[in-house]
Amino acid sequence: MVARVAGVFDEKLTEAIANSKVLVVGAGGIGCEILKNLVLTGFPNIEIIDLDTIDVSNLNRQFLFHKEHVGKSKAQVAKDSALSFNPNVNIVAHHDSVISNEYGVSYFKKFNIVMNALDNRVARNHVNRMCLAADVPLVETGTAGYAGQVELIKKGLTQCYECLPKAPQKSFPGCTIRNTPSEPIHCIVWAKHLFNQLFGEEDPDQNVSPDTADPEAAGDAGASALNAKESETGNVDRKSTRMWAAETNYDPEKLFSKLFGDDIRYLLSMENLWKKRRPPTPLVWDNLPGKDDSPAKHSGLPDQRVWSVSECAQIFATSCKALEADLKSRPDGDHLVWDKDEKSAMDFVTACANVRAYIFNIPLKSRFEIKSMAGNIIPAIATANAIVAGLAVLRAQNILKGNIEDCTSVYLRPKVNHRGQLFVPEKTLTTPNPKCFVCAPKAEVALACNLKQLTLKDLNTALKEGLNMQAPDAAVEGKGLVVLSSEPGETDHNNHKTLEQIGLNDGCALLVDDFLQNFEVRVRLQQEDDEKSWRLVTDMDTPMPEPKEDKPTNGANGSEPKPGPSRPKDDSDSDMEIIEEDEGVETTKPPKRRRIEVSDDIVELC
Ligand SMILES: Nc1ncnc2c1ncn2[C@@H]1O[C@H](COP(=O)(O)OP(=O)(O)OP(=O)(O)O)[C@@H](O)[C@H]1O
Ligand SMILES: [Zn+2]
Repeated sequence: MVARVAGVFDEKLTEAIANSKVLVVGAGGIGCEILKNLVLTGFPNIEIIDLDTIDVSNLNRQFLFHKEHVGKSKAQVAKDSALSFNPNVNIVAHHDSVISNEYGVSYFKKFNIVMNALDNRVARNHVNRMCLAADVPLVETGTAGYAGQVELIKKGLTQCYECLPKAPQKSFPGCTIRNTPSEPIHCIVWAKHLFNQLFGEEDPDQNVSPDTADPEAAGDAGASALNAKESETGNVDRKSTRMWAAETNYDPEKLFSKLFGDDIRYLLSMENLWKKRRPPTPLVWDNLPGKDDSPAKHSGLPDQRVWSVSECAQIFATSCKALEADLKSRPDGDHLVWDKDEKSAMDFVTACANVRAYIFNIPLKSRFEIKSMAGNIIPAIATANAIVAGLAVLRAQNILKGNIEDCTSVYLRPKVNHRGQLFVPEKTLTTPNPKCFVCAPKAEVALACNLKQLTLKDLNTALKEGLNMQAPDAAVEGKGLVVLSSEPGETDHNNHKTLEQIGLNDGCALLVDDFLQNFEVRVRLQQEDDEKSWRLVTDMDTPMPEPKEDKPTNGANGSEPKPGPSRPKDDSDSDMEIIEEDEGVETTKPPKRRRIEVSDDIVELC
């Protein structure tokens, strides 16, 4: 079974593989495939790190895992399954976050190659920095549906993972979704969560009830306004939405009155929320706007007409009943899976999102518009993962053979391009961005802020959130004066002081380093009186000289061409870029807010 047999690889490669040590980060869709390929190719020394345990939803594409493994460590089970293909391999499994202190630069230096099979930017950024610091080649992989990409990152030779600014990820605070929506997408995300609470897989992270822990509402959350009547109909906190709905036999009127009446009144009772916002308007089933109107004339497709609130309520009722029937027709414990192409599921989300939008004075949207926003899910495709993993291991072999210059980025196209190619390799390696604040020899960024308002604590947040640092220390350049220390207690007493109060002024340069990442950057303070918070300014937004290809690259999903230096790109007509779907990572120092994934939307819980 193992390919390490005479004649398969040339002698040089066979020997290089025999002497290699490889680290695989992530044992998910791509990681499992990489591990399987490595052991079948005869790589003798492999370490694998994954922080997660196996979920039922992984089984359809992560073939090293089976039903009996659900709940167990991904890294450990991946190791055990891979050993069954080739027991002669030495695999070390770590059930841990790669961001943990355990894996410092000296750990990374042990390896000839690191292979990333991650699903979030925070971890990717971290491994990128560790590999730059350890000067180990990193094979970075990713897929988005049928598309995929394999990219080599090597200090001084290629672009690093952070050489180009990334499009901001969609991210909404959980309290915005539950308490204070202000955009249609907030209502759509809420409606999809509601679908799951009522008919789908219940997820505590997708609670749709008013969030009493919202820091903005602090003090008076749910104080006085709830009366006995509301408690009878199902207090938001005491019962799960599903349980309560089942008890009412999914009575549309009762559901509607709770979700769009009682819960909204409960929110109104959190008075702090509405001091600077227009308060929501609770709705009453018997008296809905648009009830007596005849449908407005509409010339487009039926799905492009925006329903009135009254129509939404009708559609809510019919879709609720259809979904209830569907749920009841299934074996006990089974649930529905939201699907934009399933009529009742899509109707339900459109109706709920629009009713909620009306309540919060947000523009209503057509079913067509909501479908495109709500259905923007990028599925994980097993074949795409397998192909990318195969390409990654081929790249690893090339690196071991000493042919690193040949390891150009390779793109897996969702369909063959006009040249008949499914795999499109770059012609040359993409050179580092000299202005990159991570890998440039003199990495520098400016921090635009109001020094009279930004506190030391805010500076710490800016460094962590803006520069993806884990444990920043900052000292004034030239003076060596430490203004921010990652050691607990050392500078905490200054946390509430403004930067001005601690003696920092416009133009002052801070040398900021993160011992966990072996990463240092010069941060120049830039006074801006009008800046309410902070903003990082890098030269990376400045376009670099024209890249070799004649066409600009579009962002993911055909958005506008992105500014910035030559992003690795293929030469086909339609462009693709890997989209990260999740930022749900554990770090050694857990962030204050937990982020959860909602299909392609990221929700940040307060
Ligand atoms: N900081 C980290 N340290 C170690 N492993 C990580 C870290 N962050 C993410 N991972 C792992 O990377 C893997 C990525 O795999 P994949 O993209 O297939 O995600 P998944 O969680 O298995 O599947 P899905 O997200 O589609 O349900 C996951 O197993 C995840 O646990
Ligand atoms: Zn870089």
